[in-house]
Amino acid sequence: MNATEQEEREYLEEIKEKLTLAIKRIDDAVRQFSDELRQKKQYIHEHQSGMDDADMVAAGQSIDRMAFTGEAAVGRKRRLLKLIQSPYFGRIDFAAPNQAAVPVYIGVHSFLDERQRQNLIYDWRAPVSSLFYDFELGDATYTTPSGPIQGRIELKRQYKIRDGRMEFMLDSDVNIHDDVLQRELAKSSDDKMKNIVATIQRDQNAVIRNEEASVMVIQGVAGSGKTSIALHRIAFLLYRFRDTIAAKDILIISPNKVFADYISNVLPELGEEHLPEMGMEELAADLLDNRFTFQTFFEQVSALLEQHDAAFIERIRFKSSFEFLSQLNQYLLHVENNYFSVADLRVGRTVVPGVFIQQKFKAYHRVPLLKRFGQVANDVRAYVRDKADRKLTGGEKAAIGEGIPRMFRFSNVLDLYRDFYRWLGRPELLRLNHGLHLEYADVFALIYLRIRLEGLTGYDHVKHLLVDEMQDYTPVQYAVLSRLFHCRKTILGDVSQTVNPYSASSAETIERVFPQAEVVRLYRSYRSTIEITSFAQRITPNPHIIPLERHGPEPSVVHFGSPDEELAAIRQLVTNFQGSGLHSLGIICKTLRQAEQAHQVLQAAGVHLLTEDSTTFKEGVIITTAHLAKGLEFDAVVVPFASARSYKTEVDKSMLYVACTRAMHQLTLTYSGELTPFLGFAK
Ligand SMILES: Nc1ncnc2c1ncn2[C@@H]1O[C@H](COP(=O)(O)OP(=O)(O)OP(=O)(O)O)[C@@H](O)[C@H]1O
Repeated sequence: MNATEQEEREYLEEIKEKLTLAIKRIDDAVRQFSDELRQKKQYIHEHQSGMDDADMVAAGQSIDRMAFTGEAAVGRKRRLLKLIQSPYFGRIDFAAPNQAAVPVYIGVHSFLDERQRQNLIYDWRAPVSSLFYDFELGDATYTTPSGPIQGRIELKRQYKIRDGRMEFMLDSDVNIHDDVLQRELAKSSDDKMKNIVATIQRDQNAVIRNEEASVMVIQGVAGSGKTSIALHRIAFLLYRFRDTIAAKDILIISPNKVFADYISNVLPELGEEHLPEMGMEELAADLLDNRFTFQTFFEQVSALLEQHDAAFIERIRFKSSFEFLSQLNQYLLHVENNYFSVADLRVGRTVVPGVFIQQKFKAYHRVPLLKRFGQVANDVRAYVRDKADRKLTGGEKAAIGEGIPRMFRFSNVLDLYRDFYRWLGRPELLRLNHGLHLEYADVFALIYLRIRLEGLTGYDHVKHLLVDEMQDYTPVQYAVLSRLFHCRKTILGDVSQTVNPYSASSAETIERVFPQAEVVRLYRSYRSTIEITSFAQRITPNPHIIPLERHGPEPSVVHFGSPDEELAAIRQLVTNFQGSGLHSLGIICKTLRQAEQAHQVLQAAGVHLLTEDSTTFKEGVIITTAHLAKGLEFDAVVVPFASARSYKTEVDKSMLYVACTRAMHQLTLTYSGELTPFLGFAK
């Protein structure tokens, strides 16, 4: 051990002692709080009869304040306990002009030595910490709320400290990040997504710390860290704007519950609370007041995978286009101009001219159309009152209230939606199964009409919206999100990873709905070995992708005489996996039916079937579909039934790409019969 390392080890011990002391102080303070709280409650109990309302309110407030302070102390303790395990991961010695360099240690949380009023560890989100991510040795600058600070980085060091022990430290001459990053990426997967604060890369940091963008769209190749970055961005914004945004003000729109569970640890690891989360279907049910039943996105994709129905595909394709959204908008204009057929209205002896009613109807153009009738009716009542110079009877008032909406051609949004297709001359594009069961492609179109015709609110409390898997949502869905959420947004995804190529959105599509969006493209891929990334390129090539220089075994494609033989071999793979030291094995099928079939054969302890109804991500062996595996990752992946029979359409191809890109270290494809053509192997 050299002298520098010795010094660092001693410093680590010193910091741990200070942390221990700080924890002890919090414990003492919390104990004191709870004693005082108990005494206060006791006092109130004993003196209740002599206290007036004001005393009671004051006493209640003081108890709340004490409880709040106590809770804050407990939170602080939790953070310090985490720090004691791993106090910091980086250090930079930064010298402002004409000043000596001072060391800045960077960790997951900050740690202030309260006695000396000195910051011993800086939170990774602090302005000065950006130096660590953005610069190597030499001239460097960072921005504070009061302006930029320039200087020089004279030393940059990285540490791996686990369970309070230093595993290694590395000095940076050039680009140290790669070395530590390599070690991080070579590790086995965790059962939950982990934080990446120690190895955030420069381009990622720029996204995380972007404070200006009102809509940030992140298009990144598979494994480029989109989801990780988006979550770190939220953590950053919660820190930067802590006076105005709290975790409860954020909403994540996530593709399914398993994914939500998988990512649920990142924010708590970073010292923030869980974020509220919701699926698109939940949002839809809420916006439709649970009045309709509808096909889910998963069911839509399953139907596409099970059979090729050209009319179904045509409906989806059309309803996923921009053309559709603009036709809906044109239809709304048509409704506005043509469907309110006024006539003179007789009330008693007074005749209200149709022109007056029409004029009022137009005057309220800012009010959603179906909400205007009440206001027009009020104006009509006032008109009659003035003309007749008398009060209106209850019956007359009611007659006006009923008469105005009757002048409008339809009374509900579903009828208008039906009429839209007639207006378009394409009534065959609407298929309402069993009365009111909507196809998924109609759900958000109906909601869009509802918002435009009735107005909808209810999500004004959300101050930041995070949308993952953006490629799976259509222009109409974005139009709904745009009208519903007026807050800042982070939208991320990868158009190559769509599970439904007929309804995929690219970053460019989203930009058309949000012209103010800042679009970032990420091409470096971190998840998989070079071998796996190159293999996946056979399915969906992307010339821009930059795989990280990390090697592993070549993916294997293995032929078997029959599906039974194939499954027997996979059973062997599962057995081998269980003794391999790897944490997770994903057996990723095209359809749920295939996954269930594989599960039948492979059932054993530690083998889990993941379906649309699953809510938690589990470590071990997971059998699932590509659709549900989206966003997840596994140490090793097996893709069974990779035959030409199974993978033949565009949708199948998307599934195959998603499945293969879930693998971090090992990938195996098995098949019987003929191999799928999507791998580009010559016959
Ligand atoms: N800077 C980094 N340091 C360490 N690990 C990283 C970094 N960036 C990404 N990773 C790792 O790469 C893997 C992929 O990250 P993530 O799931 O966020 O990517 P993604 O772009 O959302 O992937 P996909 O779209 O394929 O689901 C994760 O294991 C993540 O921890």
